[in-house]
Amino acid sequence: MDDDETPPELVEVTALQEETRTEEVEEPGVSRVPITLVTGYLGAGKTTLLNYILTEKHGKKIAVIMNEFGDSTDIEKSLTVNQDGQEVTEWLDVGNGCICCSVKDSGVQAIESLMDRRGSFDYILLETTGLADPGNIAPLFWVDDGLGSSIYLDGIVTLVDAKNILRLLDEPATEEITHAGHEDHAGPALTMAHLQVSHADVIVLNKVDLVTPTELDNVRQRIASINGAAKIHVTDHSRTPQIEGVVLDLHAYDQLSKLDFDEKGHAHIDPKISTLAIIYPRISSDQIARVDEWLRSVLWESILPSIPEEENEIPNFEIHRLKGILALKDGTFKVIQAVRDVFEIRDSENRERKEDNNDAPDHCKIVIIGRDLGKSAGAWERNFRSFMEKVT
Ligand SMILES: Nc1nc2c(ncn2[C@@H]2O[C@H](COP(=O)(O)OP(=O)(O)OP(=O)(O)O)[C@@H](O)[C@H]2O)c(=O)[nH]1
Repeated sequence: MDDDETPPELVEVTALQEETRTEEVEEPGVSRVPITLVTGYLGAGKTTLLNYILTEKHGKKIAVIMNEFGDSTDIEKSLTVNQDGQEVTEWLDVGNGCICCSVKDSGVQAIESLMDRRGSFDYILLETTGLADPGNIAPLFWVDDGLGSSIYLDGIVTLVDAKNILRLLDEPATEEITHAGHEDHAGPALTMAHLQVSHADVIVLNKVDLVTPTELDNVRQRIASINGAAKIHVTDHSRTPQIEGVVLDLHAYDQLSKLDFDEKGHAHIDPKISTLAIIYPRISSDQIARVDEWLRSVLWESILPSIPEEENEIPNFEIHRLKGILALKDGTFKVIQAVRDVFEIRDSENRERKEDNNDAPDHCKIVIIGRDLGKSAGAWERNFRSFMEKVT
């Protein structure tokens, strides 16, 4: 996003602030526009996916923002106008009701200028550069006060090149990638590919024509071991089986229709990033504040609370993505969403009372994706349980 790669400031949203946000009354007739981030390593097939979406019938007027860094496709070139050394954002109709722009400076500026054209589109797709860390970008749209009132983050779609991904994941990273406050992390360096996979809500496992079935199986297992919560779609030329509900309209941040992650024994475990789930019985509404406190400790401090240092089995973890469902004793549900240290606990919008919805879980579940989480969910579950049950 920013050319100087300065990480944008993260905004901390507590459950309390969120309550104010969800109660915001929207202007009548003005609904928020969804934005999908399309990430993936250089050459993975992001532009191919955008072209596929733009040419398919979906009845949406999509505004596409392409970040032209390191790219040379004709459309992107033709869009960047240079005036006195300043990059100017230009909007171009690309047919099918869609408009497109190229961004050199700041994606946020492009979106603000896009919002001036509100009404001429109903969906935004942002293609990030192959080298962008989605964990820095997502919170901008998700919780930013200005943008947040007109846009909501629908989901993060990560393109993965089936032919090259294992090499990228195993490559020593050129520089240590960590988030604020964790520069001294001692574990093996992460690659950008790790970050793009760990933050994904959907993974488009592309270029399947270039690998054998065995290679595909290996890649699939490795990806699932890193991010066990993302849906994986295997594609050739980024042609997903359908668009709506697969790459668009995921509602990955405002609804949690299913959290169907199960810890499976993966044959190809990634040494750096993994996914785990904590299960806990229904809680009372008084205990939500306690969950909030636990989240603040693990997300903001990277510390499992209330454990003496010498007993800490997971001393050096880093959470990239966390999502959860809190099942309350009164039959209602709360949803937890976090990207890095930005999190919220909100009312579940699409989950009715248990008696009306047989799919609804009768327990709380928190899924965590991150670095150095330890060998299993056991230590996490024990910590969560003892923290919840501790009398304060
Ligand atoms: N064989 C094969 N080639 C593909 C597939 N998908 C995309 N390509 C080709 O791979 C190249 C890169 O695809 P892009 O869509 O430009 O990739 P990108 O992620 O946008 O690349 P950057 O913008 O450089 O980060 C293009 O030449 C595509 O035609 C696929 O499934 N199989």
